Amino acid sequence: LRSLGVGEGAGGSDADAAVDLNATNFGAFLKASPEPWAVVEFFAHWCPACRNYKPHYEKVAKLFNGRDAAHPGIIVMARVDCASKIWNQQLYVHLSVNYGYSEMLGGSDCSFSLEDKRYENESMLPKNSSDPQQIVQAIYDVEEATAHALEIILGHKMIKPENRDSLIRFLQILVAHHPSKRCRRGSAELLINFDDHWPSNLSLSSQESYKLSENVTEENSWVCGKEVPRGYWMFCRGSKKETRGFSCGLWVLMHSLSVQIGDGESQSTFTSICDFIHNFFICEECRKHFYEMCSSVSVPFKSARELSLWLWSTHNKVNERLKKEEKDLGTGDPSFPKVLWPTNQLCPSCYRSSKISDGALDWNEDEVYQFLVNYYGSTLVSSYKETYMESLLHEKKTVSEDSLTSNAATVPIGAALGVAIASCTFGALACFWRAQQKNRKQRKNWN
Ligand SMILES: Cc1cc2nc3c(=O)[nH]c(=O)nc-3n(C[C@H](O)[C@H](O)[C@H](O)COP(=O)(O)OP(=O)(O)OC[C@H]3O[C@@H](n4cnc5c(N)ncnc54)[C@H](O)[C@@H]3O)c2cc1C
Repeated sequence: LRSLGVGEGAGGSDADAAVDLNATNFGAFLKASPEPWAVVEFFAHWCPACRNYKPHYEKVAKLFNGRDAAHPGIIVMARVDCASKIWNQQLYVHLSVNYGYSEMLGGSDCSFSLEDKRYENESMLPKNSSDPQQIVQAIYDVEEATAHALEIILGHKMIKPENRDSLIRFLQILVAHHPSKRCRRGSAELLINFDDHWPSNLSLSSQESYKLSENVTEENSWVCGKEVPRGYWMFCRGSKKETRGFSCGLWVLMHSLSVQIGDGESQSTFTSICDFIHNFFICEECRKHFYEMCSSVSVPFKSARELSLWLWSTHNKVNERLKKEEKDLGTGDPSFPKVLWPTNQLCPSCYRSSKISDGALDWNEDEVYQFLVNYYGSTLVSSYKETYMESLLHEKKTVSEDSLTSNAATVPIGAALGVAIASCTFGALACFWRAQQKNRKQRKNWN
């Protein structure tokens, strides 16, 4: 955290004029600040749009903060990383006091501390992004992204009468189609108890409903089980701390859902995904752009193919836009430049011709769909049987997985719960893997 030298004028260094605040110093700092006005930016460090916005905010901050400020003493420019551990400290403390946080996290041999370092060794980055097998590792990222999304929703108390149905519909899709069995089970449990915690009864005062949701935050934030690795993105690991991670995991989750659904669910899945992002993705710019693209769809989807291809081309539109932005602002991950996807190396048959006509690539959409189904369907899902962790361990333990190809729209929530049996083996493997990571000096990053 940068010095909060109030008397010296906020913002000592040129490079970092905005003051970083968190839950512990927020009130005290603003109260003590001599400036009559304050502008506070609330951002998430993993949010690429926020990263792109940072240099602009810094420029304005330098006008008001710091020794060389053109207009000192009027406005203090500050910011809060809503996704930081410190900001979430109250929740963390609550968990530790009431539930024994380290026990919840790890089970027997694992220990975790706030000083854990994320493993930022280049050699741990996905080695060859043109290798289709890389996606095998993404199962953990999808689990982590799911858990993280729920953690944000609960931590930020985002469930409101007007958006609870949207979350219910998204959870129903997760129960039926999430590639990870333990996330399906956790989503089902959450759904079963949903009404108790967030009643639809609108006559409840906001204080009453706040109290109800207080009681459930801890138990429900483990939507994929408490052993899910946190902060160790594998497929989505960036070469810099702030890049990739959660937003990458969320994309992979959505693509994997789009190839699992049945044709009859395509329109409702589309609506659920759009509503979920609109209501619960805390990257405002991303949300806004995605909503515009959702709103521009005029004809209802009739098949899984249509939905998968829409999501694929929408993601490519985002890639195209960000490619330019990241180049202009230098905010991208140098090891993972944005590309139109899949690249020729990943899927040569997806291209009718590598030439661009009228500014657009000539895709063979049948081949693209087939590729998406294999990549986000079979390959990603099969990783539960042939896991990366298992290959690390050289063990042939197989986590028995019920058929994922079944049309889960026909699986009622109760039945989904019934078939979902806790997989301790997987938890132990996750634990082992974490321990290995720790030995390699990594930093645990919750976000
Ligand atoms: C819904 C949504 C909207 C977003 N909107 C914005 C925005 O407006 N502005 C902004 O700055 N950031 C936005 N982001 C974040 C941004 O898209 C990236 O997630 C982030 O920059 C990290 O990029 P990445 O390199 O990890 O790859 P990502 O773009 O996150 O992709 C993850 C992985 O998906 C695969 N992939 C790539 N393209 C496709 C495709 N077309 N189809 C299928 N799979 C693909 C690749 O294997 C890639 O590694 C958004 C994210 C989401 C989930």
